[in-house]
Amino acid sequence: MSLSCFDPRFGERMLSVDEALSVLGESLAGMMRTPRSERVALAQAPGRVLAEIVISPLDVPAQTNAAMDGIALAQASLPDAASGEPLSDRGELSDHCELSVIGSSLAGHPWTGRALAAGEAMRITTGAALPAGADTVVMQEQLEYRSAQGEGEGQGEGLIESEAGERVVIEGVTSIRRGQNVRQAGEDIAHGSQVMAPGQWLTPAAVGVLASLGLAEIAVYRPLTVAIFSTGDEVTAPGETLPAGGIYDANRFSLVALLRDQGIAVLDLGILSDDEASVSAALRDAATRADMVITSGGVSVGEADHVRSALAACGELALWRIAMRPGRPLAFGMLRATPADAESSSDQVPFFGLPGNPVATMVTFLQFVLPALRLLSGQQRLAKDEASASATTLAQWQAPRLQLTAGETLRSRAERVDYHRGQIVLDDQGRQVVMTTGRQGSGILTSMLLAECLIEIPAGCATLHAGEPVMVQWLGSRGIV
Ligand SMILES: Nc1nc2c(c(=O)[nH]1)N[C@H]1C(S)=C(S)[C@@H](COP(=O)(O)OP(=O)(O)OC[C@H]3O[C@@H](n4cnc5c(N)ncnc54)[C@H](O)[C@@H]3O)O[C@H]1N2
Ligand code: MOO
Repeated sequence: MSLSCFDPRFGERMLSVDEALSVLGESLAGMMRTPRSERVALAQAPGRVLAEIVISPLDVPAQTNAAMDGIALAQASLPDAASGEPLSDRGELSDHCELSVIGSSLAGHPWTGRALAAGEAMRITTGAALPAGADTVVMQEQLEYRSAQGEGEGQGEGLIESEAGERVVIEGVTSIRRGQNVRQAGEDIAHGSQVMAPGQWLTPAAVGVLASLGLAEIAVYRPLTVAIFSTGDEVTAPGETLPAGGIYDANRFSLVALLRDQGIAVLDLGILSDDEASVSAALRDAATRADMVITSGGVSVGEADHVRSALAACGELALWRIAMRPGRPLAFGMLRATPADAESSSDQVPFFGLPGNPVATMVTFLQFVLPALRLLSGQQRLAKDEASASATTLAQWQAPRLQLTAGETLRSRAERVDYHRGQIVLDDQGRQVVMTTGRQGSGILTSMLLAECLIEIPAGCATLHAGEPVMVQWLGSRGIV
C-alpha cells in the first residue's frame, strides 16, 4: 500500500490539523476490516462496541400500563361538565363524580377478571397493566374511597386491595383527559423495530435498553490491542528512585488510562532507553502482537530522538510537523507485521510516535489517535436521523465542539492552532464563560488535570478578546471524551 502521508512534501512543510486528519483517514481506510466479534454477558458489555443488529423481540413496555398510582377507568364514561349538563342534584356544575371500584390491578399482578363497564373503576398501581375497558388513569391525590358500609373513608393512599362494594369519589373530573397517565404498549420500542446497529458504543443507556429487551448476552467486537511504551533515558517508572536528571513516566499512565477508557486492551511494554536497536526490536515485536503501536517521546530532532530512525527499519514512516501547540512533532506510519499468530488481522500496523511533553502526548492522542481508534474499533456515529450519521470522516471522532464565550483575553501564535486547557466558569453576571486553567506549557500536566475542555484558538488568530466567541473541544465531565 502506498501511503500518501509519506509524500516527501509533508516532511518539508507544516500540516494543518485538518490536513493531518484527512491524510490519516486515507491511510487507515485502506486497512479497515470489520473487527472479529464475540458474545458477552450484558454485564460485561458496557464500554464495548455492538457487533449485531438488534431487533426488538417485544413491545417496550410490553403492556399498556399505569404511569401513576390511582384508579383506571374509561374516560368516555365520566360525566362531562364541559357539555353543560348539570352534575349535582341542585343543578350546579359539579366537578366530582362517584364510581364503583370492582377490583385491583397491581404491578406484577394484573387484573384477570371482566372488563370495566360504564360507572366502574379499578384500583391500579404504577406499572400495572390497564384492565380491559379502561383507557385513563386518575391519580390517587384526586381520589377519596368510600367503603360499602360508609366506614373507612379516606384518601386511599397506601390502600391497595379493593373491597367488595367499594366506591371512589373523583375530584376534578372536568380536567381528566382520555389516555392521561397511561403508557401505551410499545410506546418506547415497538416489537420488530430496529433498536441498534453494529458500531453502537455500549453506553450505560445502551446496556439499559438492551436489558429492557430481555437480552442476557450480546455480540460485541473484540477489543483492539494497543501496544505502548515510553522512550527516554531520563524516564523513570513510578515507584523507582528518581535519578539525577530523571523524570517519572507520566505518559504511559495517562495513555493507558485514555486507552482503557475506549475499551482498548493495552499491551504495556514499559520504558525503552534512547537506543535505536532496542527501540526497533521492541517495535518489531509490538507490531506482531498489537493492532496499533503508540510511543511517546523521542520524535523531535534531538540527539537522543531515535524513534524515527528506529522506525524506518520496521515500516513506512513519516515525521509530521503539525501546525498546533502543544504537539507539533508527531510520527505516524505503518509498521510491517510478520504475524506470529492467527490473531493478527493485518500485515500492517498503524504507529503513532507522540511527542514526549506530557500535555502534548495527551492533546495529540485526543486529536489523532482517539479518532483513529474509534474508526478501527468499528464504532459508528449513530444519530437519530440517518443523514447526519452518514459521512464518516476521522474529524467526527474528535471531542465534540461547542461555542462558548471567552472569559479572558487569550493569546496564541498566529501560525498554528493553540489548544489551551480550559474550565467553564460563571462570570460576575452569572454567564457561562471559558477561562484557561493557568500556565499552559506543554510540560504543565496539571493544566490537563483541571481541564474540562480544550480551547481552540485557530491558526491566524493571535488574540481572542474577553467576550468574543470561542470554540472548545469538550472533554466531558470526567476530563476525557
Ligand atoms: N530543536 C527543537 N527542539 C524541540 C522541538 C523542535 O521542533 N525543535 N520541538 C519541541 C516540542 S514542541 C516537543 S513536544 C518536544 C517533543 O520532543 P520528543 O518527542 O522528542 O520528546 P523528548 O525530547 O523525548 O521529551 C520531551 C519532554 O518530555 C519529557 N518526557 C518524555 N517522555 C516522558 C514521559 N513518558 N513522561 C513524562 N515526561 C516525559 C522529557 O523528559 C522532555 O522534558 O520537543 C521539543 N524540542
Ligand atoms: O508542541 Mo510541543 O508538543 O509544545 O510541547
